[in-house]
Amino acid sequence: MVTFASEEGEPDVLNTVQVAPLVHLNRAHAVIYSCAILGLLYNRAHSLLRSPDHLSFALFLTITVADLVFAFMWALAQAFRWRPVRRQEEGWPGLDVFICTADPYKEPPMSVANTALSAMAFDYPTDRLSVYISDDGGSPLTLFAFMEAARFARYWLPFCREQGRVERCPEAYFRSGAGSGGHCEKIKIMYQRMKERVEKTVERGCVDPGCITCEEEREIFEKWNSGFSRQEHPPIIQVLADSSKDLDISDSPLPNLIYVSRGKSRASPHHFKAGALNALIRVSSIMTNGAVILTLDCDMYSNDPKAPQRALCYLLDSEMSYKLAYVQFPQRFRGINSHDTYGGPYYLGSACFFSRACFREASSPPSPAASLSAGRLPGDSISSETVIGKAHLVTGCDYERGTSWGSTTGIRYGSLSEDHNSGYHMLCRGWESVFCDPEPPAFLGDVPITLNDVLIQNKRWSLGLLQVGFSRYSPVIFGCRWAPLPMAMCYARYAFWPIWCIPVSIYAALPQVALVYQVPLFPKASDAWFYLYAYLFLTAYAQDLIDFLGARGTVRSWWNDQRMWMIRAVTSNLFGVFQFSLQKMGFSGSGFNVTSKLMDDEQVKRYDGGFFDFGAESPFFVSLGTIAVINLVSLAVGLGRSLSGGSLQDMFLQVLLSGFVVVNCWPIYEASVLRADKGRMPVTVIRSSLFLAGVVFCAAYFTFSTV
Ligand SMILES: O=c1ccn([C@@H]2O[C@H](COP(=O)(O)OP(=O)(O)O[C@H]3O[C@H](CO)[C@@H](O)[C@H](O)[C@H]3O)[C@@H](O)[C@H]2O)c(=O)[nH]1
Ligand SMILES: [Mn+2]
Repeated sequence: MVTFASEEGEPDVLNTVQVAPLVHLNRAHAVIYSCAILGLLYNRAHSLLRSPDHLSFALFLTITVADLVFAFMWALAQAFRWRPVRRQEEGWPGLDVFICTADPYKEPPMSVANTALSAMAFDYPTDRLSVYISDDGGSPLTLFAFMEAARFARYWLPFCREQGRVERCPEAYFRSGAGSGGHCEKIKIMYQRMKERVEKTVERGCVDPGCITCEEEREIFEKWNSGFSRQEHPPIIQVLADSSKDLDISDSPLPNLIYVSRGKSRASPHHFKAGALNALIRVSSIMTNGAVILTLDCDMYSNDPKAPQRALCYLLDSEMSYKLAYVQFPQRFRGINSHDTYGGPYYLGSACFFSRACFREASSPPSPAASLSAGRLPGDSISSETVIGKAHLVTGCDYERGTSWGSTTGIRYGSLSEDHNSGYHMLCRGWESVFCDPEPPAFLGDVPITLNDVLIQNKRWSLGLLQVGFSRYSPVIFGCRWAPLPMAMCYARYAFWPIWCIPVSIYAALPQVALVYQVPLFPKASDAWFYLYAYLFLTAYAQDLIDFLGARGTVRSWWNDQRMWMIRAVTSNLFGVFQFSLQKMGFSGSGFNVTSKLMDDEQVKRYDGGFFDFGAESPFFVSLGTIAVINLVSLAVGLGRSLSGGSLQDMFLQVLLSGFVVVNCWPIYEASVLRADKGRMPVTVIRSSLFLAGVVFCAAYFTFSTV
């Protein structure tokens, strides 16, 4: 039998056994009835013994035999009545889908609604499926988009079932040009009208009273009164579709759709996405308590309606389900340009199916479960006042104060890379996980398409990972002790990933500057040691290339990837390490900068053309520009001096290194000098880079001239 542990600590079985309600009456009746039978037999025996003649004895004997057989059969029948049960197969564990959004202007509500619609259209029994949306932006615009989505879902879900296509995200469906015919046209027009209404509303910045269809909706929007701000507001929870009563146009129940904007206050930390997920874990445990939880970022959508079934293949496997915390699908991205200019991210944190059990307090696979909170009572609907009341309670801004949420319960706090951190801690407690990578991809997401956005995202990861690496639970100490060693090493490699910046930054400037002053830092070309250096460099690069090609990459995308590795090292990683140090010294805080999901047409064109987008006055670019200038100058001056002074042999590796960096920096020179589009390097950035490079050469002059 397959079981899931539920909130009350009892297994939430996939089949239920119910003892018939009349069982006690049956049993009482059996006792009385058997007494009556005994009485009857006594009476018969009495009659037999006192029968006056043979005939009546024979008659009584016969009837007594009949009665005995009756009694015997009756007695046997009691086995059927003693504990009659009614069994029912649940078949499907409840699935609660969590979608996070945080800002209606960086994360367009229409695309968040698309994510939700694609999940509502999973091939999954709709009465076992619930979609929760966490709105950290606390925005009526997002709620409005979801009200529209709930209405559209009534048409969309039957349409998807009928068409049987894998694209269930309306935007992706219509973009792919799929479907034809009058019915399809009608749905498409309906979708476009909804999109227009939502986008107009976002543009206007407030919900037009004309778009509100009933008194109930008006009341909801009144919650956004003058005292309401994004940082300071009470929780808002709204059931937009209730599968126990809302039907689609083909009379099938809709999945539950629930909007949650947790309470916020400047006085209590809200822990960003990790806090949002924990609030959803609590609300859902009260409302639907699904044994399986899927977390999705708002910039991802389902590309395979059978993804939940794939996950269940693992989560329901009796061999592993008791120790399995989650099944992670890869984050695959649509719209990555053909050469993957920015080295598409590898990171997880979305598209992950969890077993609810792993979020329980200090949970580990063999430990008896402590309870999270009481679930909903059987007859209560999710929109009932008691349920909504409880849900408000657990999403209040102070609810977590003094509890274990974020430390031993739920998603872990303390790192901006909450996914890396939480997965790592589950592993240390003995949970296991599975990576599921079907083809075609089960989920598709968006990537940032400007270099600055990529680097901002990277810097956040750098900070978040260092917060894990240098915590008292560091994978190199705590992890090596509590997790399998190879796993601890993998997590450590990620946790310390930002310190690439140390060697790369040194190699990006020091040998070059030394070249200018003709100070050799490597063995000369005729030296035997030279071959050791060449071997180390070449094989490291070759291995990387082979790994890359093995993972479906091309030579060109590998080249871009190694370039991005250098770029990240001297920008986002470096700035991340710097900010982390300031933080440790108490000079700086950290926040979760939501990655922008807006796509300006021109930016898309530049990105698709494979051009770097430098169109922002970003400090990252100053750092890059400085390196680019240093290398170009060093190569020119250094090579000249080496040739004229006859020291090329001595300086060979340094010349080669500057040359290699210069080749990698080509897009930077191009963007600074040759380009005229909006993605060119801003003049202020060029000026600052030249100035900083000048400072470096001055410092070098004073250092090397004393050598
Ligand atoms: O205060 C916040 C901040 C963010 N989010 C949500 O978190 C998700 C991820 O944010 P995004 O800006 O898209 O970050 P990415 O850099 O794209 O996210 C990657 O990195 C994060 C960790 O840094 C992981 O959580 C993500 O799953 C992973 O895709 C989005 O749905 C946001 O709406 C919140 O709910 N509340
Ligand atoms: Mn994202």
